[in-house]
Amino acid sequence: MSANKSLQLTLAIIKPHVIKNQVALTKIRKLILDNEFQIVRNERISISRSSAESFYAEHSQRFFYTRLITFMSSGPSDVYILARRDAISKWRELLGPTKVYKTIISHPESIRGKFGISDTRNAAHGSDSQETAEKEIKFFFPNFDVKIWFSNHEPEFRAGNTVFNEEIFLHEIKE
Ligand SMILES: Nc1ncnc2c1ncn2[C@@H]1O[C@H](COP(=O)(O)OP(=O)(O)OP(=O)(O)O)[C@@H](O)[C@H]1O
Repeated sequence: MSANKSLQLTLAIIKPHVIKNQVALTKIRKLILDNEFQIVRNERISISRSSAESFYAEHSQRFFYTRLITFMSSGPSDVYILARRDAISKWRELLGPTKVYKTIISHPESIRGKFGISDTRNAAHGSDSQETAEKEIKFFFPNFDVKIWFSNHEPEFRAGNTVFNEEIFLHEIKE
């Protein structure tokens, strides 16, 4: 793989049941770092019912919709913008398949395999395409400009000219 290949951004959500479990959250954060993701933005937010409804609007006719909205607005979530080469597919690979009851058997080492507790409470979210990632980043970080990040900051992140701030779980460009 070319060292010059551009990084990609993805939007990750660590869902409410994980935030209530410090041990699980710490292990997931370690997996993020061990898999060479850099954390570009990091916010802990309580997603409102109406935000959850619009974020998951495409599922509004599905049988699990009400339970999904109730869960996603049940407490704080961590929302991260992650950078890496092939961030979207790598993060989804690390997550494992959506449905936890099967994933526990088929992908026991994945995040959902290890930390999911039901098909709804499946531990974490990841954008499924570049277009979705941009929309989702805008949804949670309206002041973050993807174009500006790519022109001004991506080269620094790609070159590893960043320092990891453990206290706030964030990579920052070296002064
Ligand atoms: N069959 C199901 N039963 C219960 N909840 C489900 C089911 N399918 C999906 N969900 C919930 O809805 C969310 C969105 O489902 P989607 O099909 O978009 O999966 P995904 O893209 O893997 O998940 P996410 O969007 O959270 O990354 C899932 O993450 C899960 O919380």
